[in-house]
Amino acid sequence: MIHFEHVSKRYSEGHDALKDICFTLQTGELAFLTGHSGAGKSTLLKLIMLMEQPTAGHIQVCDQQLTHLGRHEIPFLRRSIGVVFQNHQLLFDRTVFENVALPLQICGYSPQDAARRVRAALDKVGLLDREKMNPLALSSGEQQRVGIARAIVHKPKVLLADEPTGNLDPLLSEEIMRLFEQFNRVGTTVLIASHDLSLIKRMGRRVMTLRSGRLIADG
Ligand SMILES: Nc1ncnc2c1ncn2[C@@H]1O[C@H](COP(=O)(O)OP(=O)(O)OP(=O)(O)O)[C@@H](O)[C@H]1O
Repeated sequence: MIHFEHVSKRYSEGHDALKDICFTLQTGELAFLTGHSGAGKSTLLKLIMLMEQPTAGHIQVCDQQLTHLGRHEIPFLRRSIGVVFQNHQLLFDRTVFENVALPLQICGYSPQDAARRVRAALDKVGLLDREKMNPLALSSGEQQRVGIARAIVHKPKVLLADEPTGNLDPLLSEEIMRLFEQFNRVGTTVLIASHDLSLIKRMGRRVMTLRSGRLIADG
């Protein structure tokens, strides 16, 4: 599903954020990416979602070589990926429903189809009764669940999360992780960047560790 072959990333300022990274994440796997601040976790996720380009090496996502993608193919690949951010990036001038519906509007779903999918996504994260509310009126754990509903509303094959529990207490963090497990159980491939080592340990899954841009452990 995700394959990195000798991938390096040097930012234009000359900083090597990733050095010679090799790994394969199989379809249906759930894995964690960890490492110190600045180790390269966000950069690795950005390469997968095509927000950055590698300086060297090859990346394959959903059977597509990213370096060979034509410009018109990029939106199609992005549709097979859902992304959850630490600060959820919700729009506070819209309701919960409208926030979750955004990716579907961009993809051109009909309003009826979109509404059905939004409610299914909100149901999965336990927020069906909050659809008319402004996200500002929700707790931070609930806001993160809205962010997750928005990330999975188009049923992506791959779900990426960048520090999804960074602002949450241990109990809420565990709840969010259980949600990721739930999506993984129905076949979604999940990669979560986190520096919460105790939480990662409790999950008992594959852990990839970055140090100064190098993958120093994987297992
Ligand atoms: N757009 C950019 N331009 C230049 N350097 C960058 C850019 N983005 C990240 N970097 C640098 O690349 C390195 C890796 O950063 P990255 O954000 O991937 O690390 P991280 O492990 O996600 O860190 P954190 O846990 O603090 O978010 C850092 O030294 C960072 O300063």
